Amino acid sequence: MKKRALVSVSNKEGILPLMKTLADQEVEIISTGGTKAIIEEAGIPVTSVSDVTGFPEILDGRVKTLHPFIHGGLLAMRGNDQHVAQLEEQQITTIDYVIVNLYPFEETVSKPGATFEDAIENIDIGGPAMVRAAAKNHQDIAVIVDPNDYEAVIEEIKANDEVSKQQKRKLAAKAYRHTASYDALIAEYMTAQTEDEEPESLTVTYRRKQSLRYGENPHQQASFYQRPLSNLTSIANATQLHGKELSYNNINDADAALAVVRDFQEPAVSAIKHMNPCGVGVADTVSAAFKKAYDSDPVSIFGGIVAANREIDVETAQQLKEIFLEIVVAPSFTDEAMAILTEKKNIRLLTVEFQSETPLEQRITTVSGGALVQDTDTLTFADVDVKTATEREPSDSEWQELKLAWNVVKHVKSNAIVLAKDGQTIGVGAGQMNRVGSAKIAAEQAGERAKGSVMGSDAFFPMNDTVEAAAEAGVTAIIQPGGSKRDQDSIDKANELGIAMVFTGVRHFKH
Ligand SMILES: NC(=O)c1ncn([C@@H]2O[C@H](COP(=O)(O)O)[C@@H](O)[C@H]2O)c1NC=O
Repeated sequence: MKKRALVSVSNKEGILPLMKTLADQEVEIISTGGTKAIIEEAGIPVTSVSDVTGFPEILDGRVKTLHPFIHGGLLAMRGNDQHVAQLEEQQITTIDYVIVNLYPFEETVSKPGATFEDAIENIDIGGPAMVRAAAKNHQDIAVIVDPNDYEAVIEEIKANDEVSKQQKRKLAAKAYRHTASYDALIAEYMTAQTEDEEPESLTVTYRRKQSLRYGENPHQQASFYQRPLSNLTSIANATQLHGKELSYNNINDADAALAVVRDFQEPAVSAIKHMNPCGVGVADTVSAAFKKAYDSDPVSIFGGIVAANREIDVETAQQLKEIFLEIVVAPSFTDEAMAILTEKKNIRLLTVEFQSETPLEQRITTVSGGALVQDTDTLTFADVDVKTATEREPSDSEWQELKLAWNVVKHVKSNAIVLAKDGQTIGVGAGQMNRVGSAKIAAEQAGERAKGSVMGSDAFFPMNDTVEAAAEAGVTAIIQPGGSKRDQDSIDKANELGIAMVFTGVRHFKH
């Protein structure tokens, strides 16, 4: 029996060579309006779906292929005598190839000014129905949803007159990924419209952005996926201008570096090592901010990831060039800065569009067998109502440093302590199992510089020992959430030691 191909594509790219191959194999091509026109124009014989169904396309294309003459031909099992008999009785003919891709929902809703009605009209119904039916019946049907697969299918048809069983199964799995991902995007869009805050199932979809050479370690396989509808200031939306391809650890670190500088309005530079800030500087210019970030910890920044929230200029580029850095990510680089930095073959240079507002994004982390979902911690110093708990108010300059310490400590793994002075971090205690341990690490790193510095803590002090450690190091002011049953002990100790201490009422755990 003559084979038949059902073709209905919104993305018509690359379709003609496949049509030609099928026609050369004497496969009958049946197609919907716009697709048929293109095939016809190329001089390839094609039958209209309406001629097969005996029914016109109606409702502005909402109903074209939704017909038993199509779906019977897709779903009948060739090895099932009853199915075959029923098809004969109804004069339905089987279909062997389905080449379909769907209405451009993602492109439509990504366009500025897209309306809800535009979105609704771009929800494909007939396409997914055909794709799912063909994929279910993949033992007899090759279903091709991705133009990138046309070439391989053409080769196979030319070589063997048909698509192998193994290939059909792979194509079917891809077809279900395609429709699942398509529906996940629609669900995401619709859920956002309805403000359903805690959906009963999590149906996000990600698209592969990059295959990675390996994961956190060379023996772990890894890939980088991107949320299709996300326009956040994020590493997933970054553009790489120069350097080797990003690694798994690079991506995580660059994400952490960007998160820090996003929280500052003034020029800020962060340097990250293993997901923790090792140096952060704020100043009037990006080059001064980088100098401060560098001076924070000139040892740890070696091999680090640097992010800036302003354009990288010549002056900054000259400083960046002097040290070994894995990545520099910024909103842009001047041409002169690019010329300087690209002299280094391996440094990765990335740009990211800084959005004026950071939309609230949900963060998903996995645990074995499950996922945890929470809002991003977007609160910064500017969002909290800070109250002085001690007799002494911080001085103006102490307030400046407290703000810096608070905005940075949020990005340090708990238990987190940050010492800051002169617009830069000077000591970072990260990831310790007790708070006073983190305080001691931060103070030790700061050394003599700790004298006259301020301290930020991501969570409250359970005892007054951290205040003691702070005073011993020479800290003069502290910012912390407060809220411990024993806050009064810490307040008394701070008063006794002449330290000004303020409470934010907000905790910034980062695990
Ligand atoms: N309603 C239907 O019966 C139907 N059948 C196929 N489509 C879609 O129509 C598009 C192709 O249309 P055209 O060939 O007219 O350009 C494809 O993306 C296909 O998925 C349909 N449209 C969507 O719902």
